[in-house]
Amino acid sequence: MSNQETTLEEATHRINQLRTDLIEWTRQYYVLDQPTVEDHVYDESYRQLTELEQAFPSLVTPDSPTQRVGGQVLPGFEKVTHEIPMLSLGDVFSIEELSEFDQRLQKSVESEVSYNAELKIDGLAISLTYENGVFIKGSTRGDGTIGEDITENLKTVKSIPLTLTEPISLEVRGECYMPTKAFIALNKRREEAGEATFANPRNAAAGSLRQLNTSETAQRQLSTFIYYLVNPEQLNVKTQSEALERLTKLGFRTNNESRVTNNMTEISAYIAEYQAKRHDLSYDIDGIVLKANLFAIHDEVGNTVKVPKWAIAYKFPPDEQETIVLDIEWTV
Ligand SMILES: CC(C)(C)c1nc(N2CCN(c3ncccn3)CC2)c2cc(C(N)=O)c(N)nc2n1
Repeated sequence: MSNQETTLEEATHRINQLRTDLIEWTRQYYVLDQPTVEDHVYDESYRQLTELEQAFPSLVTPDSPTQRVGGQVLPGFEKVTHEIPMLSLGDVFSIEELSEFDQRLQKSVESEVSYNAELKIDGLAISLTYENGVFIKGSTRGDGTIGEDITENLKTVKSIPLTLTEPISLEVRGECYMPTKAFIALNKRREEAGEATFANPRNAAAGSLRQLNTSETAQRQLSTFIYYLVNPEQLNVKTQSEALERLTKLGFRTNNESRVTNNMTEISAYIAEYQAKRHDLSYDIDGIVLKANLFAIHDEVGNTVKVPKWAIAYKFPPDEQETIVLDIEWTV
C-alpha cells in the first residue's frame, strides 16, 4: 500500500503496532538478553516505522525506537546538580578488612545485618530521571554533586528504557559500561583507522558518553546495570534486593548475579566464586559491592560526608594479566 493511499487513521494504527512491537523486541534483546525475533524481522519493522514516521511526522512519539539513533552534534554538556548527592564507596582489599567492616556495622545496629552482594561493574556511574514514566534526564556522576547532562547520548543506549512499565516519577542510578566484545571491536576499528585506542572498557565507555556527536555514541554498543533506587520508600520497597526486583519490573536492566548473603562465610564464597568467574563475564568487574540489605539500616547508620556507612566495595587484587601489562609499560 503506498503512503498517499494510507489515511492518517490507518497510519496511526500501523505506527502504534510497529512501535509497540519494536519497543518490546528492544527490551527482550537489550534488557533481558533474550531476543525472540530474528534480526531481519526487527529490521523490516524498523524500516516500515521509519517510512511511516517520515510520511506522518505528527505521529512520532518520544519513545519511538527511531528516536534512539542520535544525529545531533551537541554544543557541549549542561551542568546538572544531584539533589541527593551521588556518594562514593569506601573500599577494602582483603577479607580481613571486610570482616572488620562487617563487625563494626553489626555492632552499631540491633538487628542481624544481611548484605546484598553485587558485582562491581567497571563502567561509569550515571543517574536517570523519569517523570510519569518518561525518561527526561540522564547525567554523569561528576564529583557526586555536579554532573553533566548527557540525556541525548543516554537515549541512544538501548538498555535504557525511554518509558517505564508504570507512569511513575523517580530517579535511579547505575553503571553505564562497554561490553568486552564491543571494546575489542572498537579498539580494532580505531587501530585500523590510525586512531588512539582506549586503555580499558571504562575509559571507552566514558569517552563514548562524552561524545558531542550523539550518532557516534549510538554506535558504541554501550549497556547499563541499574543498581540504585533513589527514595525507595516512595515505592514502599524495604530492601536492596527487593529494589532490584522492582527496577527490573519497571523495565531497567539489572545484574542477575546479585545475591543476599547472611554472614562472612557466604560473603567469602560469593567473592571466591566471582573472582574465579571474573574473566568469563561479558563485561569488566573490579570487585564486589556489599550493601546492608535492609533500608532501615541505611537510615540508622547514615553516611559520612563521602561514603555510606552501610555499604563497602571489596576490590579484587589486580590479576596477573594486568600486572604483566604494567611490567611491559614499565620496561618500555
Ligand atoms: C549506592 C551506592 C553508593 C551504595 C553505590 N555506589 C556505587 N558507586 C559509588 C562510587 N562510584 C564512584 N565513581 C567514580 C568516582 C567515585 N566513586 C561509582 C558507583 C556503586 C557501584 C556499583 C557498580 N560499579 O557496579 C554498584 N553495583 N553499586 C554501587 N552502589
